[in-house]
Amino acid sequence: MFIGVPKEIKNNENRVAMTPASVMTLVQAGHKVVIEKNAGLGSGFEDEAYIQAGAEIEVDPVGIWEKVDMIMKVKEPLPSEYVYFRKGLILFTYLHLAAEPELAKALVEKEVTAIAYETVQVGRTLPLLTPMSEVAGRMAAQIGAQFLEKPHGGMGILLSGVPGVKRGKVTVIGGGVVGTNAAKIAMGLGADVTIIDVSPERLRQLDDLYGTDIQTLISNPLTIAESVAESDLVIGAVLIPGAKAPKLVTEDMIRAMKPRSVVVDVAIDQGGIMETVDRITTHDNPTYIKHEVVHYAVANMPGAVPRTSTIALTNVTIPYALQIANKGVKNALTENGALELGLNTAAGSITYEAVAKDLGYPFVPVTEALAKG
Ligand SMILES: NC(=O)C1=CN([C@@H]2O[C@H](COP(=O)(O)OP(=O)(O)OC[C@H]3O[C@@H](n4cnc5c(N)ncnc54)[C@H](O)[C@@H]3O)[C@@H](O)[C@H]2O)C=CC1
Ligand SMILES: CC(=O)C(=O)O
Repeated sequence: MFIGVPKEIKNNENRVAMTPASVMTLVQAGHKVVIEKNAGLGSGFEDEAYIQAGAEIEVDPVGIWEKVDMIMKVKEPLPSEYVYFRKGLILFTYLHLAAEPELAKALVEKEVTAIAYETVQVGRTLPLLTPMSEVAGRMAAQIGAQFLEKPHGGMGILLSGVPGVKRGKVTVIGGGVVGTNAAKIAMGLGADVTIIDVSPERLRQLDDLYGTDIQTLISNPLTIAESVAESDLVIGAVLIPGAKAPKLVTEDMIRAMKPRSVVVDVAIDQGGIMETVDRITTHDNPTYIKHEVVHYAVANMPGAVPRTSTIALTNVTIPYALQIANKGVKNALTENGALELGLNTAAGSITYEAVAKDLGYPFVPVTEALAKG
């Protein structure tokens, strides 16, 4: 199979979909890889290293999109890239379609076979989302701490406190991968941490892990309202796979927070869990103030630590890319139920139920769509 890797064009997105080691794996298996010139630079990988590994380098992104069987990316294509979509193209990347109706429409209209990293599922885990959730969760606590500082717009508190002065309070809503990693770093910073989740089983696991060092609470509007009102930093980390994030933190709850407290809505890539998160922010301009609360809503947080993130991401994506390349996309999807769950669009249909429901499309099961295409 011929696989292409364009340079990422989202604001401050320095990750890349393949490392030179990834190229070597695919080339040694008999496949061809083309990388856009300088695509790896932001992650510290020079073109020369890709050439040594067996890749071609192409200056023009158009050339890449037009000649390959499969495009691998990190972030969802931006509108300027929709013109490259065509029937038969395989796209393997993060998509977050429930929050991207225009992208979904373009993929459906052009009959692209689009596999979303974030919905590939093994049992109850999302193996291609996990490493980036680990990164974003850890970043969320340190970013929150930074924006609580006065020069960054915050109320001017140190999460650890000091002897004789109270610690800061952090509430993490959603106790999965992002939530657990955020809590771990917030605890390390010395904060008083509460984790709220809808799953009693998950809260038990967290209690076994951290004991009395954290407070666990079941998720309902009352526990969320009380905990948010008392917090200096609130981190949004809820996910219902594929679906638009539920708005669990209402505008009134944000109004009840202390002036210049901070919210970091990591779930923004699925639309965000806070009603007052009405826009996606960028690494260039990451925060805005609403009801006197500092809001952070960057949808590509791991893009700021690209060296760590690119290696962590490609560690998990390349084995799946190899299956697609070796077997062809239809066989790879049919033979691997985890990958099949990653398919979001094919043959002009939406093939992931939660996405179809949220965007108002008919849901077409994968087998039916593949039989058409
Ligand atoms: N902004 C960014 O740069 C990044 C964003 N993310 C996003 O972060 C979000 C969380 O991802 P993960 O932690 O990997 O998901 P996960 O599936 O590991 O965890 C989600 C948790 O939310 C809980 N949950 C579901 N409904 C709830 C409710 N009503 N109240 C409280 N908890 C509830 C689940 O029980 C689960 O424990 C996703 O939207 C993901 O795409 C991930 C990486 C980077
Ligand atoms: C998960 C995701 O969207 C990201 O890492 O940017």
